[in-house]
Amino acid sequence: MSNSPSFSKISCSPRVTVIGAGKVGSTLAQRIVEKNLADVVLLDIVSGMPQGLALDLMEARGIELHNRQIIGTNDYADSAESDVVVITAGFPRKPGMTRDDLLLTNAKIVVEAAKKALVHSPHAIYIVVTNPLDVMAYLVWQATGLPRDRILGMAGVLDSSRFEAFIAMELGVCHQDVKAMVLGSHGDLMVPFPRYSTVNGVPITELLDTDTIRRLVERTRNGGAEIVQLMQTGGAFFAPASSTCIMVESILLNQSRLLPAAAYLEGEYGLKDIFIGVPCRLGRNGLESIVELNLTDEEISDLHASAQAVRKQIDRAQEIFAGVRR
Ligand SMILES: NC(=O)C1=CN([C@@H]2O[C@H](COP(=O)(O)OP(=O)(O)OC[C@H]3O[C@@H](n4cnc5c(N)ncnc54)[C@H](O)[C@@H]3O)[C@@H](O)[C@H]2O)C=CC1
Ligand SMILES: O=C([O-])CC(=O)C(=O)O
Repeated sequence: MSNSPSFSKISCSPRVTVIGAGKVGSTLAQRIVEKNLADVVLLDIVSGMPQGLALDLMEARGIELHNRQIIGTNDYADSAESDVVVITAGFPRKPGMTRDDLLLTNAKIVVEAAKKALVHSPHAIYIVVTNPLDVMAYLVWQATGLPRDRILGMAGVLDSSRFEAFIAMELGVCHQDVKAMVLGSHGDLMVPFPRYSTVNGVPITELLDTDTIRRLVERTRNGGAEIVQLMQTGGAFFAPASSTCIMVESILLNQSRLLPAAAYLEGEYGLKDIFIGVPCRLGRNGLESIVELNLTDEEISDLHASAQAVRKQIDRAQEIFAGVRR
């Protein structure tokens, strides 16, 4: 059932399917249409819910002044010929849980969603958002058999944006002047890079002392948990939706932006057969290239420690879901 059976690919308007119409998914749908980027298919397993959200968004079009269509549906056929498919379906964590605690519940949901979407959108770029992020992206890559340039995980943009927010708050500077970079896993061992984090080109290592930087790095690593703890039910969704939206935008508009995203590595940074956050250029074909930075021994060692934690969870998933083979 969908709220608009007449919605079809009659125009050359790009189409984005968002699977999971919960907090992140529905906010992302809103961001995409209000930025006038694409028509959106909002898909969820719960009957009536995505249809209601889509109707609500359609009723705001006259005020928000965009012409994008939004349909809500429970049927993957409605997602046909999407240019980008974003997977946000699955459970968020509760206070006291790690993201890895979601592995068992979310793996099946995400793999099934990716396989079903692929039937109808064989040429789409797939962006995974569901946690634990790096492992979910790997399972989607494994289960779909898609080449690595068509599968990305969203986390680095969010983690970097959090680091930027904390730096701007600490220094009392305009947040637009702050650019930061966080790579590695979307977990407790993510790797914020102070050396590559600047205020209008000035590295923060020249503006803040070591202890303060360490405190901001720690707050960034706990950024998701801090919000989960405050909200008690569910986690962050505004910044995650904005972060996903700029990845979608860079792809649809072929902007070739250099954004930190989880990508499948084939030897970059000395890592193989793993999804982890690295600087990626994103354009119309998805992952255009991975930029390899000249890291110090300490930075490389932090990145490898982060990768090792993801590897452990991938191995755990392989044992549990032995049937999910590429
Ligand atoms: N990568 C990142 O940086 C971030 C990841 N997340 C993750 O994104 C996921 C979604 O978070 P929220 O939107 O806050 O959760 P939510 O609970 O608000 O929404 C999840 C939605 O998925 C739907 N769903 C469940 N099974 C489904 C299936 N088989 N097919 C289609 N839809 C299905 C649910 O009905 C629900 O509407 C969580 O795993 C969360 O941890 C959230 C924020 C940031
Ligand atoms: O912390 C969570 O569970 C959700 C998430 O990944 C984030 O906000 O970074």
